[in-house]
Amino acid sequence: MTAAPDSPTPDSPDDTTADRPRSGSVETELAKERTFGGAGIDVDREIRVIDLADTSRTQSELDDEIWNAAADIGFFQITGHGIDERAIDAAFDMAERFFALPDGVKAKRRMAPGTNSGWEFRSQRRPSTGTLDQKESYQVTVSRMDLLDLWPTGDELADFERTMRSFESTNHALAMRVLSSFARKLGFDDEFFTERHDPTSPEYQSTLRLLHYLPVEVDDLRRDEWRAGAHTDFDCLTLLHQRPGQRGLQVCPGADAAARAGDGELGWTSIEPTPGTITCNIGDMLMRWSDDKLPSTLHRVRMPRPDEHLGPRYSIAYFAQADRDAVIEPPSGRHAPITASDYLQQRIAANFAAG
Ligand SMILES: O=C(O)CCC(=O)C(=O)O
Ligand SMILES: [Fe+2]
Repeated sequence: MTAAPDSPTPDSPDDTTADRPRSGSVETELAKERTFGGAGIDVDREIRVIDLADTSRTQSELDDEIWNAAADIGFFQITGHGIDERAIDAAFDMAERFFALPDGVKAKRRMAPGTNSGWEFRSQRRPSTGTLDQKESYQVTVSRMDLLDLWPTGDELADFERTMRSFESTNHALAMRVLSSFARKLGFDDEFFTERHDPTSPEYQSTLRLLHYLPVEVDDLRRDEWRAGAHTDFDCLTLLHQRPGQRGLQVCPGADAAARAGDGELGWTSIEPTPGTITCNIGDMLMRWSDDKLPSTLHRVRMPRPDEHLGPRYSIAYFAQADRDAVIEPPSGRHAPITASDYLQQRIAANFAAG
């Protein structure tokens, strides 16, 4: 496995400190992630669907409903979210057109190490599996796009920048609405997370990620490859847009407890792409910030089975990642304080090959 120059060294068998968190480090999350690479078994579980537009509840009832769904499984789905289906379709249409550009054009917007912005092709190696994700992706981090010259020109792809800026901003607004719900339940001000995810700040590092999982041939399907290997997200909250018919997302709630119990394989539950629905999940930053009350749940994208759609799979994720200068400091002191910048750098270093 190729490691980025500043990534933590892999554990050696006699490394007895591997499970102990170092102060201000992400070792707890990494130690967990390295143990979850196996295929596992399929398990049915309810993934709750919450209608944000249902006015029969008070705000505080809605906050409870969101909190309970998140605290149980770490994943839930929302409808009535206010994002126009046409805007979602337009973003997917643009994403497909971006990935169809010649490699030479995409390579001009290549993701530089540690920036989490721009284009990458089969470069993400998950600590859980040690294999490369069978995908390419392009990340829009609005604070860095001009600085790093990452937008395709209008000649290369007309209207791309405008469409993506608008979609990023729509997703940011929705993510802040959901995070405000969590803020109230955690006893923070309504605006606590909104102030720490400020798109006008140079420290903003939330990102919109366009994903293209590569088409496959039946003969190429190998049991030990993944479209996206098992992982937890680094952020506070992820909003995930999927396309009907393009399956593969699976989640494994309570994976660490199941692995500790050591009684057999982990159980994975499929999340079906449903029109009008956005899938939400808690990431590691919010797990820390909530004193581990909200779980950041392990998930992955499996390869299609031989009788399924073998063509490409597209998805779009918005990762609400606290601004670089925000300090993640849970009320109980259970985890040492760490800036969101240090936090993210350590996770990125462990996930991307150097270069
Ligand atoms: O494409 C998907 O359905 C999930 C993507 C994902 O988990 C990620 O990019 O972190
Ligand atoms: Fe993810």
